[in-house]
Amino acid sequence: MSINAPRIGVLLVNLGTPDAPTAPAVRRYLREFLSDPRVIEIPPWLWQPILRGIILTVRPRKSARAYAEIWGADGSPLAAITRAQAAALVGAFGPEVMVDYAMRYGQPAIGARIAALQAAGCDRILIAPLYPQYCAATTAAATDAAYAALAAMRVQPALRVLPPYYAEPAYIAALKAATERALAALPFTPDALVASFHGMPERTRRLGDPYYDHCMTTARLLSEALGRPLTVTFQSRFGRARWLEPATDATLAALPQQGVRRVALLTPGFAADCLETLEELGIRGRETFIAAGGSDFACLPCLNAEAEGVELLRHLLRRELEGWTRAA
Ligand SMILES: C=CC1=C(C)c2cc3[nH]c(cc4nc(cc5[nH]c(cc1n2)c(C)c5CCC(=O)O)C(CCC(=O)O)=C4C)c(C)c3C=C
Ligand SMILES: [Fe+2]
Ligand SMILES: [Fe+2]
Repeated sequence: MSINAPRIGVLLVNLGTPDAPTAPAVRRYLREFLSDPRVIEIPPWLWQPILRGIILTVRPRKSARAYAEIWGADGSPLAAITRAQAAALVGAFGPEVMVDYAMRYGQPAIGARIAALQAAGCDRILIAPLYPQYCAATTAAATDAAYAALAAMRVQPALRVLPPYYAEPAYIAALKAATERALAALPFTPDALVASFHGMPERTRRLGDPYYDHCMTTARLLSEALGRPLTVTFQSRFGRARWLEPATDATLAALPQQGVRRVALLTPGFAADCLETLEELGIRGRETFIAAGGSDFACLPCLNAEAEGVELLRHLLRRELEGWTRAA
């Protein structure tokens, strides 16, 4: 590759996270996140007064306490793991391909990283939303931001988007390998495996969002690969509307009465551990299960930047780059 040859950029994108586990930082993050009409499908004239009047006065303090419980030396786990995933892929696709990461809400912003890749000579950019299951609130929100950044440019890079990979054999194989390895290391044998996906308002399913079906397909394929049943649940209900069911917390509270005293939780919908897996499940979920009479609880790690997670991303991205890379 000559020094001035056009390059290709790969931009890993995840949801985003606050800059610090403090109420002001969480408020900034939640204001941006919960003002996105892809996330809250209520007309802004009705939603914004509720958001600014109630939610942003109450929730940041509570959420900041939750973030403080999982914050690491290198910051928010979601940011640290996404950064590590990008770092592990540097050089994986040849010298002409640059790898970077961005967050849909908070920093580093998608528009800023696209501009940086372009400034570094990338005339083609592969956007990779790290959501295995398509959801308008996550996948489309990420690509909206990329398209909005391009809409402000005179000279645009060519764009590709990594499709959802909920049924990809390589994804199922990575989940199977990571799950079996984690189960073998547990000090107990679980009576049941629960696969907890992030929840969504039930209404979005009726409106045609494929998210629920993608989650069920992933769970079915993973269950077949593992050769054992999986109980599918949905976590993180927000607000008063009906969300996808069954709810993870209600299921954890009910399982001990059904004779399940040892449980392992899987979180195949999250590419990286984050508040939802480490705090909501790993801390609160455990409390719920033990208080209901359970004896042993484990929340298995996400694919993260471990060997299976990085190899999966390498495989998925390499395939998308084919035809673009001159020397792949
Ligand atoms: C109506 C609100 C929300 C929808 C819809 C929603 C969908 C959704 N979210 C994820 C993944 C993540 N969500 C995370 C945190 C989080 N989610 C919501 C609300 C909705 N999510 C809130 C308010 C928060 C912030 C924390 C809190 O105050 O509870 C995270 C973790 C971020 C982190 O910093 O670690 C992830 C990841 C998916 C996949 C999804 C739809 C499928
Ligand atoms: Fe969420
Ligand atoms: Fe949550």
